Amino acid sequence: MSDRLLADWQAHALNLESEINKVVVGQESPVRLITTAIFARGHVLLEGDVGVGKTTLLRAFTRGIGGGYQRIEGTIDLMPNDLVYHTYLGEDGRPHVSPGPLLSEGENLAVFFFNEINRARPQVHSLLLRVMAERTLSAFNKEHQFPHMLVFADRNQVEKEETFEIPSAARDRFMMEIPIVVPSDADVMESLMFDTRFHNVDALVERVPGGILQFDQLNEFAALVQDKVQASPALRRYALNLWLATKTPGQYGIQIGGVDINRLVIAGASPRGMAMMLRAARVNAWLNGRDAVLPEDIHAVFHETVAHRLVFSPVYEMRRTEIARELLSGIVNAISVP
Ligand SMILES: Nc1ncnc2c1ncn2[C@@H]1O[C@H](COP(=O)(O)OP(=O)(O)OP(=O)(O)O)[C@@H](O)[C@H]1O
Repeated sequence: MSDRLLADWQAHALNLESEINKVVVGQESPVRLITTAIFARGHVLLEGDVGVGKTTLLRAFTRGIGGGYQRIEGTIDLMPNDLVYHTYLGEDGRPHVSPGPLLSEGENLAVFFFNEINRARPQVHSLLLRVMAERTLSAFNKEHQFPHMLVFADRNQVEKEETFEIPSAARDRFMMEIPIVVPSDADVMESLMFDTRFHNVDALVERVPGGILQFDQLNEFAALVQDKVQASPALRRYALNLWLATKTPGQYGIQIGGVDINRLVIAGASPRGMAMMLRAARVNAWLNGRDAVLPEDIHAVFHETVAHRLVFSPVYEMRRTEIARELLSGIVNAISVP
């Protein structure tokens, strides 16, 4: 019975991916990773340029899974309450209060997109992190629940002025950080420029058939995937070695040009991080029609689930993206595959 369910949902998930890939072009890898996060029930950091289709991508996913979508812009003067309610003067000349983006969809909130999260102040980050962890919020004398919400937060990495970087403890709560960059294929670039289909986000998103999946069944189904996809003892040892290597890469013979490897890492991946990596790897195995995790499932999500959790010595933080890439591929090459 559960095997049938796993196979049916795999077909739906692959159908969702292919419909999304029709409207957001040249982003197959982020689409696969977001699908993985949705089925692993993990929040996502997006690292991307401006105008690369992040909003389109998230709205298209929400249309495919159903449920509500909300977006908020991070600004320096955003206050935590701006996520919870708006006040305005009504036509009757009296003040009114209406629910803000976190509350307006009620329990149906499926995707909450926080654009440019690092422009918002730490008080706003801490409210969001609490909601992400607890999936509840007290407001208007009531406890509000968000059982189906996934948060997608974009960090603007282009401009650094007047930004508040989210601290490592906060980054650790996100399952993945997914880069979204301009597609490099010339044909895709040309169609993004000339094909008017891509110029109207509302019309584009409408092309995704609604309700391919049911957002309010995802938690239950995700638990089934985690339960059914197995990890062999050899795979477990392999994953453990990868984890140890993130803490002391020097002991595994990893070298990176211009970096004193023994001083690079202040903190390797956390237990929460490695648990999230395994959740994502299990989903990747299921998406590929398997009932056991292979090393290639770990490789498919290793960088995106681990890189944002590593804390480097301050001297190396400026080159963080490049060093993390080299370090993690060095680890994958150094640890022998079972
Ligand atoms: N890969 C893509 N496929 C389809 N449309 C795209 C793609 N990249 C950009 N676009 C189009 O570019 C426009 C901007 O996209 P969108 O608003 O989703 O970007 P964004 O990354 O959210 O931007 P911002 O960072 O400014 O919020 C839209 O009209 C969208 O359809």
